[in-house]
Amino acid sequence: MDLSLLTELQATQPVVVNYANFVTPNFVANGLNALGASPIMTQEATETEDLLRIASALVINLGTINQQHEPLVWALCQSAAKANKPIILDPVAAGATAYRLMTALRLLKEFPIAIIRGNSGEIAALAGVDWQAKGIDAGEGAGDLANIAKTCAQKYHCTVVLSGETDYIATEDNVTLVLNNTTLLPAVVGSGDLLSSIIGAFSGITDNYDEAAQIGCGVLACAGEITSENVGDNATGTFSIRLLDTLSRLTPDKIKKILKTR
Ligand SMILES: Nc1ncnc2c1ncn2[C@@H]1O[C@H](COP(=O)(O)OP(=O)(O)OP(=O)(O)O)[C@@H](O)[C@H]1O
Ligand SMILES: Cc1ncsc1CCO
Ligand SMILES: [Mg+2]
Repeated sequence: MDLSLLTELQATQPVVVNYANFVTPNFVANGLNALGASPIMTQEATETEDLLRIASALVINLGTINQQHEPLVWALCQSAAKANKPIILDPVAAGATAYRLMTALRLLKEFPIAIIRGNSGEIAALAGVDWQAKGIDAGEGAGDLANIAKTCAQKYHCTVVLSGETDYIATEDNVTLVLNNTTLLPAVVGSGDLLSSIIGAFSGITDNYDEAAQIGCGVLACAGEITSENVGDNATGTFSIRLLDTLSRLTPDKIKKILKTR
């Protein structure tokens, strides 16, 4: 994992354009800001060219997409493709409804998506693997998670992050594992949304999307571990605020001390 990317991100403060869901935009914007990136959320289709000119990356989160917003999302992706900026797709609950799955599949077909980031239920749905998804949560299923992530990467020719207790970062021929974790992370609604946007921020400063996805997972998992040591059991609310403090004080050295990868 290339930890120098964190120093570079803090120095360059890449602009990350987010089509966010309406549940967690504040948490995502504060998380990106604490890390050192420069977030901007949008819902206006006529400004996408202007935004993608100054942006380093685009993150599309399908958490609360609807048909009325489709022209906006399509305009954002067109502008990103035209400006040669990476697009990160978070297919929230793609395993739960036909509309979400179809929307994710259409975007993957029409645009050069650089990285997909989802939980096991979402990535299994895109990979075409049988899985019992449960709303926005991962749900349950059999199957080797590394294989599911790799199958998805091969199917859509992009980098895939399957997050969970272990994060799997897959390219078409390689899978890296980030083993750091804390159960407080999945207890906070929006930690997955933040992970997708953090990965987006790193993809804006390197063309190596595998590396961008790896450091994105390493950053959030390690920041989660560091934060959890300073809060009590089940202190989900305190944790979500303190996580911002940790992100704003994070250094490559702090990550290096605790990072576990395979
Ligand atoms: N069981 C777990 N134990 C430890 N960490 C986990 C666990 N599940 C997820 N995580 C971590 O939580 C973060 C969010 O991942 P998760 O897979 O929960 O995303 P998500 O389901 O899309 O979340 P959300 O939709 O609530 O934003 C990641 O950093 C991941 O590593
Ligand atoms: C709870 C919820 N519903 C749609 S998006 C979202 C936030 C997690 O992605
Ligand atoms: Mg999610």
